[in-house]
Amino acid sequence: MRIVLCYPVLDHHIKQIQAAAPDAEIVAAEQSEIDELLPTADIFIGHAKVPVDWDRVLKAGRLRWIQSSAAGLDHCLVPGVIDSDIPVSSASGLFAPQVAEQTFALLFGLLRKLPQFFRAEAARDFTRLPTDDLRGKTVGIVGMGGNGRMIAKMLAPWDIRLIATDYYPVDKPAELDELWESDRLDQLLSESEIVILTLPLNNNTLGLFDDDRFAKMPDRSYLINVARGSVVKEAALVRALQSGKLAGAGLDVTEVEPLAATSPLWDNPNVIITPHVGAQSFSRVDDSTHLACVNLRRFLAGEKPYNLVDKRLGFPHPSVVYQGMGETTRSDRDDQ
Ligand SMILES: NC(=O)C1=CN([C@@H]2O[C@H](COP(=O)(O)OP(=O)(O)OC[C@H]3O[C@@H](n4cnc5c(N)ncnc54)[C@H](O)[C@@H]3O)[C@@H](O)[C@H]2O)C=CC1
Ligand SMILES: O=C(O)C(=O)CO
Repeated sequence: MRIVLCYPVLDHHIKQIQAAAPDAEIVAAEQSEIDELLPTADIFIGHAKVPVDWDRVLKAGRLRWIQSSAAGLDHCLVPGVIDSDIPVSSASGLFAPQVAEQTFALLFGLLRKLPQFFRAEAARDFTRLPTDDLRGKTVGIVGMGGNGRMIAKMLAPWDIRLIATDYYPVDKPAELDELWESDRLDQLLSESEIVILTLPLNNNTLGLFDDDRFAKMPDRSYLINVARGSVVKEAALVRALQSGKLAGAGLDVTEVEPLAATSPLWDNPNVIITPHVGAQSFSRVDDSTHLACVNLRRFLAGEKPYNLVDKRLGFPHPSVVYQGMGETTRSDRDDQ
């Protein structure tokens, strides 16, 4: 059995994967080698941003399982993979602590006018500006998977109304005032002064946030997108910012990455842009490898991997989401 890895693994990660699959040949591929190596793989463990010639992989007919080291699977769920019988499992929820921190950085940066103050600081300018705060607002989270739930947990101490939608609105977390089905998005938008996007990109969500949706939001509200850029129509977002419908936007993701130098978003003082770093942390590769090893052992034992996705939707049912990250310490994980 051949396992091809394509994410930034170090030697000790390869050793962990070898320990989980002692009889397998483990090949760590560079991105430039992936088109040659992936058609020879039985298992692929790899990252979202790796471009893959899926036609060639499917034609080779060897691949038996894909474990993504990313939570969002829009990169690999091309029609051929969806229609194949290759199971795909995701890293859903694995990066929730970091994505929640990124959300907070964007949100409070906007409310407390940090971009404006950074500009003033560079000019040695001590002028006060009016700032906004969270208290008393309604915050709407769109997507209550791992990321949405962690953000809700971190927002719990504030005196706010917290509402959310989800495709599977089950097990309402205690922090939420309301959890609605995803088809009540318009109601969430009309009631939320702050909207946080934590839903996957798929055929149902591509371009979901257009002019009509922004029009539903209260005037001078805020949008934070830590999901995928393409769930928002960027031209509509620019219009909503220019008209003052939105008081600000915090974007870790954009429709096209990197964001074009010509985008008007760069020059808007009410926009904070970060270059898709929400999941970044020193433990990211450890965490991805931990889940890959847990799932590898299950796969080899003939069990279904955790986070097995419904390929047409691109995310797992809540009942199969891996819950074990908090139960292991870093040193435990090194033994995996
Ligand atoms: N900025 C970054 O660096 C990162 C971005 N992401 C993006 O965030 C997304 C969410 O990540 P996780 O929470 O880890 O994934 P997850 O799979 O745990 O959660 C996704 C949730 O969205 C819900 N959902 C699906 N369609 C929906 C809709 N139309 N409306 C409302 N909810 C809907 C699902 O039921 C599920 O609960 C990923 O798909 C990925 O695209 C994930 C990790 C890092
Ligand atoms: O895990 C994901 O989906 C990410 O976007 C991280 O890069």
